[in-house]
Amino acid sequence: MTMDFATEEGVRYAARAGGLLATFTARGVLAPSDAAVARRLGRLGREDDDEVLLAAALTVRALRGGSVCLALGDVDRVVLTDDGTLDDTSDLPWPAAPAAWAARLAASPLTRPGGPLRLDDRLLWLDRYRRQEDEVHASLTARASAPPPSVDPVRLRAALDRLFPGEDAGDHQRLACAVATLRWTAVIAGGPGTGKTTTVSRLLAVLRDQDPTCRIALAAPTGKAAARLGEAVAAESLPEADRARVGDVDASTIHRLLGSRADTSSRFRHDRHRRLPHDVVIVDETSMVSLTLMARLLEAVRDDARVVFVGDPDQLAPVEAGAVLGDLVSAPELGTPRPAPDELDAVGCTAHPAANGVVRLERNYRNNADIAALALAIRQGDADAALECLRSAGSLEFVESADLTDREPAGLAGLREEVVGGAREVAAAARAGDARGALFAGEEHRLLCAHRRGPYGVARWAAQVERWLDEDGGVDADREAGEIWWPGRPLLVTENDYDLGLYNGDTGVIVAQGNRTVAVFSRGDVPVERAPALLGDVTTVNAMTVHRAQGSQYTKVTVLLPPPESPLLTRELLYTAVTRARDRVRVVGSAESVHAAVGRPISRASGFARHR
Ligand SMILES: Nc1ncnc2c1ncn2[C@@H]1O[C@H](COP(=O)(O)OP(=O)(O)OP(=O)(O)O)[C@@H](O)[C@H]1O
Repeated sequence: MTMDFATEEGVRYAARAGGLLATFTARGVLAPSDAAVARRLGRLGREDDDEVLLAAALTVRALRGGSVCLALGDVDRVVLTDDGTLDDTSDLPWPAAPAAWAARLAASPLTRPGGPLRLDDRLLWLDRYRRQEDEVHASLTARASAPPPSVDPVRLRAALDRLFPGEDAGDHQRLACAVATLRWTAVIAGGPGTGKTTTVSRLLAVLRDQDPTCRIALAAPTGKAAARLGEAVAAESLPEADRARVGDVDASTIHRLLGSRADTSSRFRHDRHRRLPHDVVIVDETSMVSLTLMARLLEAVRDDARVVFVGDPDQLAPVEAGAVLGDLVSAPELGTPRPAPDELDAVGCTAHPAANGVVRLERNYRNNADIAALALAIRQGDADAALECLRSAGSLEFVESADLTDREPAGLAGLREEVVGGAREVAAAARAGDARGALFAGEEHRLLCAHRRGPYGVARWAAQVERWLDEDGGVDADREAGEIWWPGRPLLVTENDYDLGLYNGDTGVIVAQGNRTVAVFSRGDVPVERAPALLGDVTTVNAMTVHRAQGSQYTKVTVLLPPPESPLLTRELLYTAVTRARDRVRVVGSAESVHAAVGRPISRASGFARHR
């Protein structure tokens, strides 16, 4: 159907629809684009009921917030305004009762079969996302009900014994390898440093031991994650014969694996009609995979190919809608039938998956114990335990007194010293042409914020760091002289550049090289160098959002918490922030903010919950 905004009828519909949409847009509940989509749907579907159009616009808003659908009974009325302050919009004319709102939607032409909206109980979807959810559900259920892959248990047991020497039979890494071999679908879940990548490397050896010719794809949602996965798998030390079996395995982005098409960004060369040739597809950082991408991936994988999802379900979910990993972990029917105890016994595993195909790796091999205890308390929703950890000193520091809205907040001397000292070290190494030293020093400490703008946001704190550096004076003369590519300038790449091999989220630093400068970025042991003039979208990074820091770790992290009312302050955000640190964490904020965060698991509405 084509749309004609210019017809009299179109104008009339738009004017009639103006009321609530205009009011809610004026207060910042809706973005103008949310309202525009709703108006367009109204015009096309001959619907002018204000409350129906408001629901449609809020569904579009929910997608921007990561939810696949709108829960009519649970719409967040607190809005984060452009200047970073919070506005409770309960005084707006919100539809009074969810039941009555749902009834109006049920009667609307927009929710009829073939219409653009889908209502199911009190959940409202844009039809496209509901279809994607149904596709993912159908694909996972079909994979779960098919007869499992044929496996040689004697070989499997021998391979597990070889690859997990000295581990007891209850070890969960071993179990994860077993389940991923014995079933078509498996989930390997775990926090940072629990050995997910190590397990994947060994799984490759196990699978190639079962079938030396099996074709394996390693994929991740971002270029940066794919590059890191490829490096980590290549570097893993395996018994010689297993290393030879694994050979070279390339990791790519999921987009590249599926084959991007020039004509569309939402479809790929590989789909249900032209399946991927691989026998095994292993997806890392699955927490960052959106519903849309998951639907495209699952339709492209052959029914008789194994799929292994690896990731941390407690982390922040992708920016796009859908948190399929979290849904997979909490809605067991989506998984795969748990291998029977005797099937696992036969391959020498005494542990069993927690729920269907999900194996959770619990033991942390990298982070320090205080951080691991804090992360666990947060994950378990125990705010008092989290506060107790924070106040028990050790590797954790809790700065409760600072008023972050002050121009020069008290209590931040430690942070100031850290960032100024760190910048000095980076600059010293950079001026001496020591690329690795400068990169290393730059990864020592990271300042993380929940917000981008406002008193608690990245913009303000990046400026604050600049001011501290200016006041310090000793960091870098070139910087003061207005040189753009001054040695020691910390860089953040904000767009993928496949030609340069740089990915959104990569961090680097400018380093002196003779009488010129180069930009260097971490890549395994040998940093990559690029000419600054070739760099596309990069910024100086003095502070970062927690979202941005996903997938990276630093020696020390400082987290600035917004006030308790901030809708961005969630359990996943705090968990993700503190687990970015390997050795030390400093949390700046109030006990109320910690309570609010821990007590507020992200409410991302998705229809998978219906299957729980
Ligand atoms: N079973 C094990 N025994 C001893 N060390 C291990 C074991 N498994 C992993 N490690 C070590 O722990 C560290 C973290 O492992 P790995 O990188 O595989 O974790 P990860 O879960 O993939 O972490 P991230 O999510 O941060 O990528 C590595 O140095 C690895 O060598």
